Amino acid sequence: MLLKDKTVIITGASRGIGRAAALECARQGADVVIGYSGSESSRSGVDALIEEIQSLGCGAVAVGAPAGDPETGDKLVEAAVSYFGTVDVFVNNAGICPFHSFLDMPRETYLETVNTNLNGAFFAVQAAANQMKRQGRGGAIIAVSSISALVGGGMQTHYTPTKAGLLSLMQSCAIALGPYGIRCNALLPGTIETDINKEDLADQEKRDYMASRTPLGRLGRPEDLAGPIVFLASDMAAYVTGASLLVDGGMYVNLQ
Ligand SMILES: NC(=O)C1=CN([C@@H]2O[C@H](COP(=O)(O)OP(=O)(O)OC[C@H]3O[C@@H](n4cnc5c(N)ncnc54)[C@H](OP(=O)(O)O)[C@@H]3O)[C@@H](O)[C@H]2O)C=CC1
Ligand SMILES: C[C@H](O)[C@@H]1OC(=O)[C@H](O)[C@@H]1O
Repeated sequence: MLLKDKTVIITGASRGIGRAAALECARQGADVVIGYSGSESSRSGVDALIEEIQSLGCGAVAVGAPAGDPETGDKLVEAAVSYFGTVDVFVNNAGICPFHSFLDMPRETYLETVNTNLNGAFFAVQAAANQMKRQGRGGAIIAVSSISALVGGGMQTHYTPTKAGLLSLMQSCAIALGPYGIRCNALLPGTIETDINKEDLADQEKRDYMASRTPLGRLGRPEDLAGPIVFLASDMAAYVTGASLLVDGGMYVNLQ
């Protein structure tokens, strides 16, 4: 039980990587605050996740609020403190990637992507860190960045800068928050099959190409990220801060 009696907040936990991480955190003994957009279509999945976490003997509560709203981090922290008493781990995972070409990128698409993926993350990390500082016993912050922080994507010119921004945010926060014992790390997934890329990977040729670039021979699954997130959240990583952990089946290093 690597996270026994800890409280973990995970944004974007209704589906995909966040959901798998929430379940693994509960298996490891944590109470979980589930962040999601608040959309009605996600609510039944959130309710099912709460039940699953409770059946593991842990607490779960959901907060539906837009990731890009600067107040959302405060709401997540308030829920954690009022239901479970503390915030020990904050995982910033919520994100969108509406694939689009660069030259005709609608301004709204760019602005919504940066607001959801990066601006909201800044304020949420700040809210979680202030709570951890008040508690006085450190904590762990993890930003779900991407392999796309390190390499480009022609249909992702609005998205990759947000992922590089999250990586940079964790590096700077590691310095700013180290004196309080708060560790800050970035997780860099490769291509993981979730709703975010369902349409993109529906193109069989693209899908085969992405899999063929991966030395481990397959695309990632949400569960592939859960263990690395728990590791970074846990005391097993007590001396790990300012780090970035690629979890991509080897895709990044595969030049030839
Ligand atoms: N899948 C991949 O290949 C990779 C993903 N990543 C990153 O991992 C993270 C999770 O992605 P993934 O699991 O694949 O995606 P999914 O689309 O499966 O899940 C996205 C999650 O983010 C939440 N979310 C989306 N928009 C908002 C919003 N405006 N406000 C609050 N919550 C929101 C969704 O909540 P709701 O259900 O309410 O919409 C959902 O819980 C993202 O940051 C993504 O960039 C990084 C590298 C690769
Ligand atoms: C959504 C994409 O398939 C996914 O997002 C990322 O961050 C990865 O780089 C993949 O391109």
